[in-house]
Amino acid sequence: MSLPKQNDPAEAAKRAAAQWAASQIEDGMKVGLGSGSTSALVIAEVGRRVAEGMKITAIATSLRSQEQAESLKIPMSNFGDTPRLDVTIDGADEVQEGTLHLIKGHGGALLREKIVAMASDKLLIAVDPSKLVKTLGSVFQLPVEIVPFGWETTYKRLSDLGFAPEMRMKEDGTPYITDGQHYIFHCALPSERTTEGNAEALKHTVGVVEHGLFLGMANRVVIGSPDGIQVLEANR
Ligand SMILES: O=C(CO)[C@H](O)[C@H](O)COP(=O)(O)O
Repeated sequence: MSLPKQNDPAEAAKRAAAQWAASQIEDGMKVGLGSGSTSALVIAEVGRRVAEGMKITAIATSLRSQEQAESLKIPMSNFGDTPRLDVTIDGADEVQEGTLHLIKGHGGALLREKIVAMASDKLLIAVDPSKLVKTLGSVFQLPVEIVPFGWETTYKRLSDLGFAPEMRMKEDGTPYITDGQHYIFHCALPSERTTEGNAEALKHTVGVVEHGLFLGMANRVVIGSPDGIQVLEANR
């Protein structure tokens, strides 16, 4: 993951959010490390604090984040040795104002991100202001992770349910493969169902491994800007 440029306002916003999020980690904590460019900034800051003597144990949400954390000598664990985490810090593609429901997964890591978030006492999301939306799906399509075997039949079922799936492709024209060796479909969110209804319909579709709707999971969202940060707290 290349780290953002220093003098770009959007990147300054990510950096401010990432710095504050990383500052919430305390000595002795067990920490989930997210994926994407904002999380890469968080991991860099966590690495700096570990080099200064902070003692933590971490689990990463992607192979890329794992590699970055290892390169910074952040002590890494697994769910056999560390079944619960105090906090996970991650990015998001969309954050719904008010509910703090999320769309995640445009970095291709939604499955591990959800597994790590579910094993965490708190989920802290770090974003720049462009990620705030009134309606989920208004900027980004929803990533949905799919078993490659029989994907054509899963595609048909999701089409029939109104999700208008599109296979995520790599630049070389072959399907994108996740860390878990699955495909990703980018899906629309049909407005005839509620967000919760769409999440349920996806979960009950055979061949779907997981979807990128993170509903009721974020405890706090920190929004960075070049001038500072704003923290939104969930009512739960
Ligand atoms: O969900 C994710 C990866 O699967 C990322 O957190 C999300 O895509 C945000 O990335 P970025 O911080 O680069 O905007």
